[in-house]
Amino acid sequence: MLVRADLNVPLDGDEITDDGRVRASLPTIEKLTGAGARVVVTAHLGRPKGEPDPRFSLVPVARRLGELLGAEVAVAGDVTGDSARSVVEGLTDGSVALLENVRFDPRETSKDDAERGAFARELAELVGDGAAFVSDGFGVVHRKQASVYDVAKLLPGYAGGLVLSEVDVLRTLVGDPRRPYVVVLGGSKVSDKFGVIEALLPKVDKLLIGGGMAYTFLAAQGHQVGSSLLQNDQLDATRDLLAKHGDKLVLPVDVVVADAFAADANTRVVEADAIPEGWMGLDIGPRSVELFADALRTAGTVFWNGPAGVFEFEAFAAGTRGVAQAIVDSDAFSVVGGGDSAAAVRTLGLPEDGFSHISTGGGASLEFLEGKDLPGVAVLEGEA
Ligand SMILES: Nc1ncnc2c1ncn2[C@@H]1O[C@H](COP(=O)(O)OP(=O)(O)OP(=O)(O)O)[C@@H](O)[C@H]1O
Ligand SMILES: O=C(O)[C@H](O)COP(=O)(O)O
Repeated sequence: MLVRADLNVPLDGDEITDDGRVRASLPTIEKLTGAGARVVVTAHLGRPKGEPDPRFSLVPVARRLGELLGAEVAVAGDVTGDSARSVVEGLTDGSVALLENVRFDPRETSKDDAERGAFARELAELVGDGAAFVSDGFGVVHRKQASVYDVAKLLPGYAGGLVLSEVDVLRTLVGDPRRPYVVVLGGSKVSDKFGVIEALLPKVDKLLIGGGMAYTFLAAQGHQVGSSLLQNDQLDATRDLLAKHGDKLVLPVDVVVADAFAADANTRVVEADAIPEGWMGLDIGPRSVELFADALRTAGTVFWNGPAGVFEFEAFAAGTRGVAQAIVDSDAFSVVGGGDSAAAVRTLGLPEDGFSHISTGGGASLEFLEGKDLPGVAVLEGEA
């Protein structure tokens, strides 16, 4: 049985700082091993450049998965090579193996259908005739990638319990969300999420923009943003969005700037239109937190993806903590989605039960809310 999981967890060296996605993968794996299946798990970690890179190895994840399952997880040293073949051959009924990071092979994320197809065929051949594919990595179902999409065309493909339950909850936000419907976006995958903003704006009452995303908006308003994250190729599109939907968009009014991307950098709080040359915005400031909290306090529905700042460093965690606390304090139906956003909730010590649902998917949830077909779901034949 081939299982695609999303085990893309935050790491500090080879220490997992939040194992939420590993935990979320357990029920499906345990259901399969309980039924005596030999389970081969595939997953990615980070965005390596299509070749093996020890910084993105899944070895620490295999260790954690084994601890949580209470059973050894054999880990292959490659994705579909000799090591993978021998690890899969060594599996006994009810045991689990994890292949190395699928993104160590450039064909996983190739735009070329034939290349992805060839890689998917190698994955399918590893598990052999008669095996099935269970898609359980909700966080990655928006990616048309070999281990998510193409492999489901070669093996009978089923949605795992995690994918089904995530889709169930998110569906309630697409149908008829209780209003006001407020979406908070942040994080660092700025280029990925611009399209989403455009698609979501007509559906929401307010869109609050923090994190690395904010600086392209501030720049589009004509402000200097120093060395903050900036998506130059989106400036014109962002200007159009501001012109069309300025009434719904809420941007930071102040930011915490730093002279380096480091935990011990020098920091200052400045007005959003006064970021000094050479400094970078790494968090929203206290007045912005208040502004965001005002919108969140009265919301009927909240969806939040992407930390408001670099919360991994305490100096830039206040914005994310403030946004999260405001959501917890509201009476809204609230969903937080994304690897780092969910990790932020836990590592900043917020009560998980203060949110109606913590989703494992960030980009995946956003694309679902946008109303897009998720390739990794659309390609499946049924439920596992
Ligand atoms: N101003 C900023 N500049 C640079 N990085 C930022 C900034 N604000 C937040 N970040 C970083 O964004 C990262 C998370 O972004 P990301 O878009 O991956 O969110 P996510 O919740 O993991 O969603 P997904 O599941 O789609 O990946 C964090 O590691 C955080 O440090
Ligand atoms: O962290 C995520 O959102 C998922 O694991 C997908 O990762 P990706 O954005 O690198 O495809």
